[in-house]
Amino acid sequence: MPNYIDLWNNIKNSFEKDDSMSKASFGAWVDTAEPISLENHVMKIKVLSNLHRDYWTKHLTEKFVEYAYQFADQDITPEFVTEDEFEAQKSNQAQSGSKEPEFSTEDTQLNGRYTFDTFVIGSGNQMAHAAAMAVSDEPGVLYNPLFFYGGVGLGKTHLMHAIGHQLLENDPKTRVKYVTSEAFTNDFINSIQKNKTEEFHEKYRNVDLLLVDDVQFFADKEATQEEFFHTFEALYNAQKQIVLTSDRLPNEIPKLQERLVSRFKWGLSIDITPPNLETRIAILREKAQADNVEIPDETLEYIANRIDSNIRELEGAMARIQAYAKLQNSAITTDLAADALRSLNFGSNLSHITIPMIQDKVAKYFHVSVADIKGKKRMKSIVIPRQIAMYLSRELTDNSLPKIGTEFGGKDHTTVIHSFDKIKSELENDEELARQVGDLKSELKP
Ligand SMILES: Nc1ncnc2c1ncn2[C@@H]1O[C@H](COP(=O)(O)OP(=O)(O)OP(=O)(O)O)[C@@H](O)[C@H]1O
Repeated sequence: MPNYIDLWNNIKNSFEKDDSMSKASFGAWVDTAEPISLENHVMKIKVLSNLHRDYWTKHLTEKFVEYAYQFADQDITPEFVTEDEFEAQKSNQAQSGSKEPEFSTEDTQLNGRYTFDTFVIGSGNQMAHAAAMAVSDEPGVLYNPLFFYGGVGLGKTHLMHAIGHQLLENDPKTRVKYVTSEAFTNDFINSIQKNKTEEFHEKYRNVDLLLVDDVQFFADKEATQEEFFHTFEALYNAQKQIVLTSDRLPNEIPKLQERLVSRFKWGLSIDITPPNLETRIAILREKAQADNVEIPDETLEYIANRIDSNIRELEGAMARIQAYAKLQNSAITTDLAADALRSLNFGSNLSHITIPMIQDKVAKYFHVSVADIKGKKRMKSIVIPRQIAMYLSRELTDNSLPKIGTEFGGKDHTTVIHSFDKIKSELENDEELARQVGDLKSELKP
């Protein structure tokens, strides 16, 4: 999830630049609103009064969702709280001594929601879950490091946080640290700039459990890799548990030092694959219970059939349906769910795109044959379209890397990763390529 304050500022800017909104309107409705939190795809926003809430709901919500998607690349719905309600909630909390349960605790950075209790076990994740439980029982002994890999939104971060929570429950004195590889990198750079490398070492080496998310972002970052190597060694030698996640296996991360690759493989690497229908239904049921909303079984099944990609999308769909039901002030039924997903074109944007469709479009666009796209010819005029087609297949479909390889004439999945990485990095500098990929994307998802 993006930082909600940055996200809100971006959304606010978009409203300000929107020609259809007068300066006075902007000042009255948008500028007076304030973000409070972002959790579970819902941004809580404080507004001045009921009148403001009504105006937002009727006139600005649709745009909000659209702008939020542009910046966060995910579906986020607003929930409005008036100043009075907000103050009342605050004083209730103060009286009962309760805290918002969902916020990360400052030191560990763990998300309170990502526990074993809220994790639904099913196809695709049961091995990973079992390994996570085993590591929680005997940290630093059995599988060190534990390495989860797999596609986006499938529960890698959730599981690693669950290990953190479990260790803290077993012993509240356990020093747990969660960090994304990007945050680790930034922290390291800052520590050099501010001459505080000693402090940096302390922070990451004096822990019992280190959780590092998305280590594929260490790719190409030589100095950070060097630093992480020493962090890893210090923890490993002290038998402290390390858990890592990535979207691919260690040896598939480009330009990752060999000694890191080999260390990442010392313990256990487990992939998490997309959930089947039954698991998706179970996850939706669990979310409905957690949110305390009634949703009929047939509606849960409808949603699970509709959204068959990843769990983050499932959660997004659920959040939208709940927000839609609130706006309509009605119960959640299959019809309402269908409306909510249809009105926002949700879930239908990508799931209909298939690899053969992509191959066909790319072949036509570059005036080559589909057989060439799938074949082995090494001419530049064919290799580039082939790599673009693989890139789009990874980006626009939920097929696994091996499946994409198979659909491209039985290529190895490392070839797919290589093509994807190459096009992704060239897109940043090559305007012509960016235009071509943009054209193809808009043809594929009009
Ligand atoms: N098995 C599960 N049961 C319940 N919720 C789940 C499960 N798997 C994932 N989720 C939820 O789906 C959302 C996405 O999961 P998570 O962030 O852990 O994915 P990820 O694999 O780390 O993705 P990324 O690679 O994009 O970081 C989270 O809100 C998480 O709680």
